[in-house]
Amino acid sequence: MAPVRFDDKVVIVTGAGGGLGRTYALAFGARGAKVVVNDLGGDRSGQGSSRAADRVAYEIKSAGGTAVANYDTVEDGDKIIQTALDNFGRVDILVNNAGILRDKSFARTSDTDWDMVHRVHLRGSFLVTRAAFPVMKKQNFGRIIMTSSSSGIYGNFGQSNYSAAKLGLLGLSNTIAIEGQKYNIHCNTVAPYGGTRLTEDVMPPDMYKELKPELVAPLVLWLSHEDCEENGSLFEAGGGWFGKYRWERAQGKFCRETINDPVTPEAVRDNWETITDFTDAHHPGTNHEASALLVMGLQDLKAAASIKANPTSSAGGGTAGVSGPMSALGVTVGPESYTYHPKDVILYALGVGTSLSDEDGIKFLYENEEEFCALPTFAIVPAQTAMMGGNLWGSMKGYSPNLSKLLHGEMYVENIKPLPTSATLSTEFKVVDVLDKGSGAVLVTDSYTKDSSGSLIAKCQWVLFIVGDGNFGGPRSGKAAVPLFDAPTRTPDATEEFKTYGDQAALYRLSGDRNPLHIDPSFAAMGGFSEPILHGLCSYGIAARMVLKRFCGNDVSKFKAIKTRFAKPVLPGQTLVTDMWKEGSRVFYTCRVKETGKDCLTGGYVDIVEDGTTSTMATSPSAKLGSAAVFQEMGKRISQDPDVVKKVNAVFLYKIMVNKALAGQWTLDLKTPPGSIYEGEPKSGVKPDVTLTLDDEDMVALVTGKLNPQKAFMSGKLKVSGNIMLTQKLQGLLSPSSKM
Ligand SMILES: CCCCCCC[C@@H](O)CC(=O)SCCNC(=O)CCNC(=O)[C@H](O)C(C)(C)COP(=O)(O)OP(=O)(O)OC[C@H]1O[C@@H](n2cnc3c(N)ncnc32)[C@H](O)[C@@H]1OP(=O)(O)O
Repeated sequence: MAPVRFDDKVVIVTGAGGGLGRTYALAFGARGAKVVVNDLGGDRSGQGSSRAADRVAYEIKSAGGTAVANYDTVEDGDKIIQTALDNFGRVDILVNNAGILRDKSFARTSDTDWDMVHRVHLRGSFLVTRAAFPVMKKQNFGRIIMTSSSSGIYGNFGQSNYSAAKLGLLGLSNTIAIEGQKYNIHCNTVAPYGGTRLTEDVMPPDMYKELKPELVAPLVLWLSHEDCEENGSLFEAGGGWFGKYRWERAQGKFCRETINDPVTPEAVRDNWETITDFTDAHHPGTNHEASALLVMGLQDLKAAASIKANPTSSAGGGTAGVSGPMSALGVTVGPESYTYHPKDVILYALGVGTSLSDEDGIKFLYENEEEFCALPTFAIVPAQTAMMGGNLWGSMKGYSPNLSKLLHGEMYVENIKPLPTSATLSTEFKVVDVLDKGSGAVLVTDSYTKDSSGSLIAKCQWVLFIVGDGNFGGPRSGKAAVPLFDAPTRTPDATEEFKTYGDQAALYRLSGDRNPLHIDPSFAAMGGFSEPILHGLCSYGIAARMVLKRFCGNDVSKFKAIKTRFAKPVLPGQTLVTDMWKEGSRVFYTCRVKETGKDCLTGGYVDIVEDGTTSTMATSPSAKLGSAAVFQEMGKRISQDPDVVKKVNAVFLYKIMVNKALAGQWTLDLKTPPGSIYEGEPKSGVKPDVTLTLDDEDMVALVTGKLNPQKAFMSGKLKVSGNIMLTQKLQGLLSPSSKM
């Protein structure tokens, strides 16, 4: 590794006439820096004057280095910076080291003692740094060191003024670090134990000898180097030992049960043990991290208030008496309504990368265009926005997922009716399965979005993966999730590339998913990500656009349903490559990140409506059922095999197969298409839905003619429930006495 050098760098060290400052200046000078040696020349209480800075500058020059002395007070920070600019043309590194002592016991500390110490340490560091900051900003480089003290961190008898100023410097440094980050200006704080004139009579003599300033300087030099990424940190240093600090915060406790309850001193007293217990303590690194945990807790209190106010409400649902992920099973939310306008439709299209330069791009981006319409995947927006308003998480009584660890696992969208470009739609959510994947908990959540007349517009399924919440003893697999299918192994029929841009997530989030995981670096860090990641649904929408373009001619009415698994996170700015294979009315696709070569969307497919045909929907979840080809074969048998048609009404069987299956329940929509077994419109007030329950394998047997539907019905394998009149009619069709 190359030695740590500062060639061509300009360093200012304040208070460099002696002690630590002098050591820093000499060390920088010896390693190639041009040094401004600042010192007022006073004694340790700030009195008198000497030519100490000249002597240090001379020492540096004698050793072959470059230095200039400066005698301005740190309160004239701009003059010190000007000295650097006049002599060397820039300022790269600033070490705020100047300090004085005015020790007195607290009761005897005078205004002057207080003010003098603050003026030199805190105000002085502020003034020199403020003058340096714009110069560093322009250079897009800067390293700043603040000098704190163990007296500030822990307190020290007789040093109330000094302690306060020294810890004030840490706060100053923390904020400069945040504001400077984007300009590559780093600010760190060092609390040195140095055997200097400031400490010589407050330390035992044998220790004083060991705490040589030279043994602190290496840390200051490394923190000042361009290769050092550290920013906003505090270190103690002494005798060649260096250690970083962090904040530790107890898990703590809310001393109220709901957001509406008062908090009393008695509650604080009674919970003192928990409030002060450091078991499983947090170590928040930023204000965001600290407040994010608080906000999550407050959301829980809010949810607790609504459950308390309305204990019989269906919201919350859940498995009674169970805690952890399993308690989410059965939780329902909604209906929650969401009103949107053409602006929202356009914003979503922009969020998933639609451009006016795309073929037909204008019809998704301009409300006055004759064919203006919503992208098919826009169906997720009303659902998700309503869900977030409906507070799914808050409705779970015994489980509170950490949102920074919640990843979108899989997604299914089925468009039942064309999506309006403006509407008020309402959505209901239900957690239909909870799985224990070891490395995480999986919540399978269905949503149903309806228009104001109650007509179903879209069905979605959201599979959520909560990293780290596994091993709770739940089942590993279930039947509720819409299945994934492997893409064919042959060469893709089409491939499309799309480069996301750095602000893709910032734009996409305006369509409803404001999860800070996608924009806030500190929140992303809590989830274990080095930077905010792109919304899974953004990559999904981009891939869907590719299929829409290549296989539907950008005609949204041909795009029926879409499923995928989010296999790897994507970072804004990465390029998505979508490979597509068409087999029958299904387009299989996978998506990979070009820069890493890793698949990010897997097992995906889009069911399309081909000219003159009805679409096929995703069918039952079961790997045992094999590939999509099996389902296509089943479709053919239904339409071609007269025996099957004879055994049971063709539409009945066809609808069993094509309607989406969830949790082994097959919904038969008797309204469409015309010519179904239910002839004519349902009577007013009569629900048109009937539910058929059938095992996956029996379903295949039934559809392929191996299982007699009447026998299946009589033996109880096939169950019919729902609207009484329609159920009876179906039962009639299935009973042995019926004429088919
Ligand atoms: C209701 C509306 C709410 C909307 C909320 C929206 C929240 C959004 O803001 C959040 C986002 O958009 S996050 C961005 C998109 N998602 C991602 O980037 C996740 C990418 N996937 C991963 O990192 C891993 O697959 C990972 C981490 C998920 C799993 O990786 P591993 O732990 O290594 O798992 P692995 O060993 O591969 O497999 C273990 C078992 O888990 C199953 N599995 C894997 N990936 C899955 C996934 N993505 N979804 C569901 N299940 C998944 C595996 O099949 C395996 O189970 P089994 O052994 O039973 O087969």
